[in-house]
Amino acid sequence: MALAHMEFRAFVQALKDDGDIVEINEECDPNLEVSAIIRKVVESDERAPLFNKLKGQNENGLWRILGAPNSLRSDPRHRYGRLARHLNLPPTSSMKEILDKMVSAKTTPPIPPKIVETGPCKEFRLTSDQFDLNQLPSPTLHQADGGKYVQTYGMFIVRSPDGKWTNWSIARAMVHDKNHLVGLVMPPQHISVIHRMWKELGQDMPYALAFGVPPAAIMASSMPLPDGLTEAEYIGSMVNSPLELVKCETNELFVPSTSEIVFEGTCSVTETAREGPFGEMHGYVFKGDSHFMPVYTVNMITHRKDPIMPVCACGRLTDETHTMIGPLAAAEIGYILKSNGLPIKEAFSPFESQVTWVALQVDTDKLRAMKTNAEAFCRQVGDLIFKGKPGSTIHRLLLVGDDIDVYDFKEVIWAFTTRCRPVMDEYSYEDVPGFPLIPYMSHGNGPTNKGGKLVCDCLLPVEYTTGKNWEAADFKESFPPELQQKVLDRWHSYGF
Ligand SMILES: Cc1cc2c3c(c1C)C(C)(C)C[C@H]1C[C@@H](c4ccccc4)[C@]4(C(=O)NC(=O)N=C4N2C[C@H](O)[C@H](O)[C@H](O)COP(=O)(O)O)N31
Ligand SMILES: [K+]
Repeated sequence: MALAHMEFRAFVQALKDDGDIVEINEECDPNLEVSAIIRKVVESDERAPLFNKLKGQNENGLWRILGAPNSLRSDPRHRYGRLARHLNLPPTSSMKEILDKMVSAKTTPPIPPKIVETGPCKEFRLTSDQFDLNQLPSPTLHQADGGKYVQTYGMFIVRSPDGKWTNWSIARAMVHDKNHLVGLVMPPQHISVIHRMWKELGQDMPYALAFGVPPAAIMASSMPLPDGLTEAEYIGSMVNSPLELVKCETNELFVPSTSEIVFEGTCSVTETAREGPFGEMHGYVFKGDSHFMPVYTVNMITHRKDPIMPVCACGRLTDETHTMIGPLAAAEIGYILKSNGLPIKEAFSPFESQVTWVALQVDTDKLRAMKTNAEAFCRQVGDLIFKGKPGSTIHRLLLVGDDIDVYDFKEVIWAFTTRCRPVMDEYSYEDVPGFPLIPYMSHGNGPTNKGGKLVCDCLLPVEYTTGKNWEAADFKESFPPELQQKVLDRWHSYGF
């Protein structure tokens, strides 16, 4: 068996070996029952549910469902264990170690994928007259959703018309009819950029949608890597071995050979249909809130025996849209700031901000050496991030000092509420792209996709000039180290 980060089925086995899976063998209904269970799981950081028996499964087991594939574990020592298993890291890894791994391939040469003749994803082939997406166990995830969101954790594979750029990404899609999907294709996402290239050519965009891909691949699919970068070779470099890809049956694209399920087809550049509403990553379903989006034709399904469909039942904390979208954008944002010479040490998107904030830990020694001021520094950071794609989902950038651990929200919110004077220490951005999925944008008072962003300066003025001139009134900073040690050593003999 391959390693967990390189083959989805090995990943599921690794979760089983970790005791991180609950196998449900009694028949469950993909219409809401499956999602209700997943929702309860992700709202309590429970073990991931593997639904082995679903209403609508066909004679070759198409398909089972793994819920909560990349959500949190309740044991704080393994909090990010499922994310770590996606990257062949120890389950005790910190979020910093996980995100550092995701940016590690920026400084190593790409490793192109290896093309193989065939693979497990080719065990069964269904032509369009042999399947009905409404009969198969396509899940309804929220009762107010506009359709069955069969695609929430699969990987779209699309390629520029000149063949130079193959983009891998996650984008949602729901069943439109027996052989069609309709999916969210929105700027500035790369799937939308490439879709527009085909639209300008007047040709429908070939696509593949691979479910149950190598976990390392789905992580990169959820990361806003630079325009023009082909995820397959970035991932190869990240895991230091070529990914194995096999050619689609009905188009020139390539999919990971061990994918559980593959949909192949073309995405129309002219035909649209109502898409949504959908219980989205910020935790809301707005009844009847649908928009016209491109129609995907599913020409063929290929799959493994008894294949597993990963499903993200997204919404309120904490699911894959929080453990992946925000943190991976933060990793890219941190990398951009550092590579532009700014004194940023760490970047993270707190779950408690519903991943709409990124907290940036500033190296204040280097900041002081810049002899800059708050306004200039905040504008430098905001201009670099809010005018670019990786920052598109983020509406607040918080600058915090060296003493704040950005991976700990208690630290971040303490700095924000005590060091950032509302309005005066906040620098607004109204003339930049906004994120239309956030409710105060889509259903708020202002323009839905422009503005509403802030850089919040949570550094006190002294941190720009002479440095921290306070002690935190807490155990760690307000007592001599030897006294702290004495108290810790005697804690139990005191009687605690
Ligand atoms: C992990 C994950 C990422 C998601 C999504 C989801 C999950 C689980 C679901 C559950 C399906 C919910 C919606 C949420 C929704 C969404 C839409 C826009 C921005 C953020 C989220 C969207 C989506 O539907 N459309 C879209 O364009 N991008 C999404 N991302 C973010 C992208 O995968 C991410 O941005 C990547 O970087 C894309 O690659 P690219 O940079 O273009 O090469 N989905
Ligand atoms: K991507």
